[in-house]
Amino acid sequence: MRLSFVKMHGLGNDFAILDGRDAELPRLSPAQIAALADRHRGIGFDQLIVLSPSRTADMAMRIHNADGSEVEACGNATRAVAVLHGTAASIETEGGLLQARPDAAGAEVAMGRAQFDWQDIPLAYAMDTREMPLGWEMLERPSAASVGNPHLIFFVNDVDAVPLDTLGPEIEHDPLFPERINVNVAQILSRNAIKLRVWERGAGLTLACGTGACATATAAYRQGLVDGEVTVRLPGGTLTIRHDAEGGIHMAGPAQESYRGTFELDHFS
Ligand SMILES: N[C@H](CCC[C@H](N)C(=O)O)C(=O)O
Repeated sequence: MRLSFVKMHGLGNDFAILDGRDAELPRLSPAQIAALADRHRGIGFDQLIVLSPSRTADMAMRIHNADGSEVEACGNATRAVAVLHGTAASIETEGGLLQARPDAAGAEVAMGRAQFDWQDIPLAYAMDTREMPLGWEMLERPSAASVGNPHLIFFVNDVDAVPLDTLGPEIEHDPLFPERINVNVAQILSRNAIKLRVWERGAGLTLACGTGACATATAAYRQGLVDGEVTVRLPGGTLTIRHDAEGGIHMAGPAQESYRGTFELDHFS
């Protein structure tokens, strides 16, 4: 079966989007998704996004990491879908109902409120997620937050000095995290600016992570380290994260189409 896709990215965090809103798509297996994610033998992407009709929103969005795992949220992809859709849209995800709106620079997404309770991250046992009594070599005393998906946030003096390519997978797969976790290392530059690098669950080092930027900004705001609106500087570019009076998180930043293509599904197993 030949399928069409739209290749998009948000600050270099890249996606293949299958649009099943008008025509039902076959269900792809984790192995097929991982094969399609291969940057030499497949399309190559950090996440696969599958759109479908929704009874409760303008559309439903399912998110699959490059390793084939299905997850609850993807901030950069949500902006890309808003740009693709072309007008404001409500989007049903496993992580909750999102409101997205394209704008001149890309899109803005209302991500809802973060959750901080240990069971909502989730963690394997009870712990205060504000400053956790944990350490992995130079990384210690992280915060944890869920913005639909789980994030661990370390505040450090120099993000570029952290060997995230080795510590990231070690932390991601720690038994403390029953559903694994995204690993963020953040440097507070000022009350309105954060520098961030992310090891993504199921995808590895990415050029940007929208939910990581949201989780990091809200963890820093919760600790009084930054004001309610911050710019988050990722390797791929900058996002603006704003908290509203109810604690809702709003993320704004670019998203754009790279190209469109097709592939023969039977070639991927
Ligand atoms: N790796 C994430 C999903 C993609 C998140 C990221 N690409 C974003 O923009 O939020 C997870 O397993 O929860």
